[in-house]
Amino acid sequence: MGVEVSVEGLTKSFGSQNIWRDVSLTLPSGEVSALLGPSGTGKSVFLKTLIGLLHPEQGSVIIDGTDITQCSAKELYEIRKLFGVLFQDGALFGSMSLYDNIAFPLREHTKKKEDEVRRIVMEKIDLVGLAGAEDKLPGEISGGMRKRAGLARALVLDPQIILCDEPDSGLDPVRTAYISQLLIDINAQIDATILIVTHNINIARTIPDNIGMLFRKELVMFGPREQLLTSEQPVVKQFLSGDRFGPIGMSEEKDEAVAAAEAAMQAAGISGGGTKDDFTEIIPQVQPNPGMPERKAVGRHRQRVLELLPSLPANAQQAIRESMAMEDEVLATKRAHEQGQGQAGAAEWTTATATAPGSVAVADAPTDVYDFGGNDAPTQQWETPADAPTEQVDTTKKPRHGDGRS
Ligand SMILES: Nc1ncnc2c1ncn2[C@@H]1O[C@H](COP(=O)(O)OP(=O)(O)OP(=O)(O)O)[C@@H](O)[C@H]1O
Repeated sequence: MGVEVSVEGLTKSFGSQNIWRDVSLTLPSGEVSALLGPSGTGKSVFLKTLIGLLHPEQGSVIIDGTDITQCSAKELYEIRKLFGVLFQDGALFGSMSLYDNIAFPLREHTKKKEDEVRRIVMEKIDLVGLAGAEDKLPGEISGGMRKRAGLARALVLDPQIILCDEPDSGLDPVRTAYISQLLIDINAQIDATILIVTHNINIARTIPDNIGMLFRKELVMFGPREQLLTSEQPVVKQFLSGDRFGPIGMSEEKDEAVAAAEAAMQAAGISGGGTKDDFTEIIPQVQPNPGMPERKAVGRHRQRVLELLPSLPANAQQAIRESMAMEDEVLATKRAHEQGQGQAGAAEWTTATATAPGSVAVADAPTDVYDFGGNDAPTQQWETPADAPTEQVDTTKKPRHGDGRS
């Protein structure tokens, strides 16, 4: 099971520049969490603080019983072995082949023989769809491929905690969906605790169990994904919609005069350019691919959230109940088809879950072999049986109010 990361009262500055203060949150073991926030609010700094690359002035980060802000260098070295980190730019060594980049943590942190290193490296290369590219240098491949090589490297030590800094940056929407799906599949396979830093609203809506947001040097909130998506806080609403009108400005926070000018523009019907999507309408979370185990964290998350429920705002409670009902429906469909109809069921399940934004619409794929195609695509092939149902199951349908568990 993944390891819980407990952050208490964390404050970080560079010289006189305070980045954030008094940040407290817990990344529950095996759950997937996302951290949002405008550019420059210190999300990457937060990630680096969690692995002890940066040192906070105050607060603690407890991992596996050790406060990594206070421990010895030797203890920190050991704790770091629990982590797999995908840095924003992939952070690959430019002079090393992808193979050597991915093998690096194994050679650095273990005494494994080269044939064992090869087995693990090739397994991870295959997992991220880079088979055949292992001899290339980072400079010879696309940004998307570098990202996936960075993820492969993050996975070689079978991490119990995976930190991903903007796994989607530089990727097209389809590759973003694949890498998001990969993270969910990995979570299902190894039950690792995952934190994803992202600006991608589709990822935030469909991948994490929990979401947090940094703004104005503080953690605005951290809780079940439905809590943030239904939040009435202006900064959250503005961030989700991508509107220029609101508390988030181009650089620093807006002053009263700017806010008043914006209010006047809005009153005059001038658009702030944001989407009109209704984020309070919860859409299903992306599920592990067919053939993957069910995510063990789902039950633990549900238990935790049910205990938390009475303390949450009414609209968050409602959204969580609806979300749980949807999840039950989707899982019941999956299990029924897996038991009753074998492979065809798995294909229908794929169709059902793929209709959610952030998923890949397999239903539209050719019915024989679904090949991701392109030299930047995972090489894995997806077989859809000839007798697979073609009709889509509507998982975006909202359950009746009160259907959810309480
Ligand atoms: N090593 C460092 N020394 C000094 N300042 C730093 C250092 N690392 C980051 N900063 C500053 O900390 C602030 C937060 O940076 P960070 O990269 O964490 O933001 P972010 O929220 O991840 O932004 P983005 O979404 O644009 O990636 C920035 O003002 C940055 O200049």
